Amino acid sequence: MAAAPTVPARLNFITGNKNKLAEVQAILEGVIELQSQNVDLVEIQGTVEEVTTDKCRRAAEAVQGPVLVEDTCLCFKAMNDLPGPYIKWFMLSLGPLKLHHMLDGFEDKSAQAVCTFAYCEGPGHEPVLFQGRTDGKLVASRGPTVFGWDSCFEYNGKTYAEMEKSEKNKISHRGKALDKLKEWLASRVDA
Ligand SMILES: O=c1nc[nH]c2c1ncn2[C@H]1C[C@H](O)[C@@H](COP(=O)(O)OP(=O)(O)OP(=O)(O)O)O1
Ligand SMILES: [Mg+2]
Repeated sequence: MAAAPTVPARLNFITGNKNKLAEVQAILEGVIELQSQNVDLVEIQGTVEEVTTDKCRRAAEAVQGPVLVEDTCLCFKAMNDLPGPYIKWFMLSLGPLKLHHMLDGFEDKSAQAVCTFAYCEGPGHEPVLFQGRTDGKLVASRGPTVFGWDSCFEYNGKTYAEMEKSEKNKISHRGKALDKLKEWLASRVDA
């Protein structure tokens, strides 16, 4: 069996998204120290796992060291999980106020938010993935339009944007993925 990856005392989270970074910082507070770099990474087409694994390899190459990356998807059941990893481009062109029109022709408004983190100890090393999923539905924007599609994703009667940050982090795709990362980090201590 290959040796388990080593983890530095400070994780280098590579992202260009300040809102993501703020959530990850809040959730990992007291668990592990975080630093962050904004590196512009090419994102390939493929499954969520392929996109995230490739992003992680590119990030490790770019900084020549250990990295944490994350890729977020929004999947519509009526569209067989599209746009998935390509949600960013739909968000950029439609914006939060028009995003819900993507499902205008469909009865089924079910959506799933998927967050996949990947950790890699450096160039040439295999990334390890941690994924979290939250089921909800796509709705017309409600709440502040500060972070991506937060105001269009409803879970248990509230959009993410209508929740307190701490409330979102408890049930979110990102919170669940980071629960798995935390578990893995804790298991590494005794390894
Ligand atoms: O919790 C979230 N609540 C609402 N919107 C969100 C969330 N998390 C990501 N988003 C948005 C940002 C981007 O439009 C797309 C994911 O694309 P994604 O490539 O993962 O993010 P990004 O390019 O902004 O940052 P990064 O530099 O880490 O790749 O969904
Ligand atoms: Mg991106």
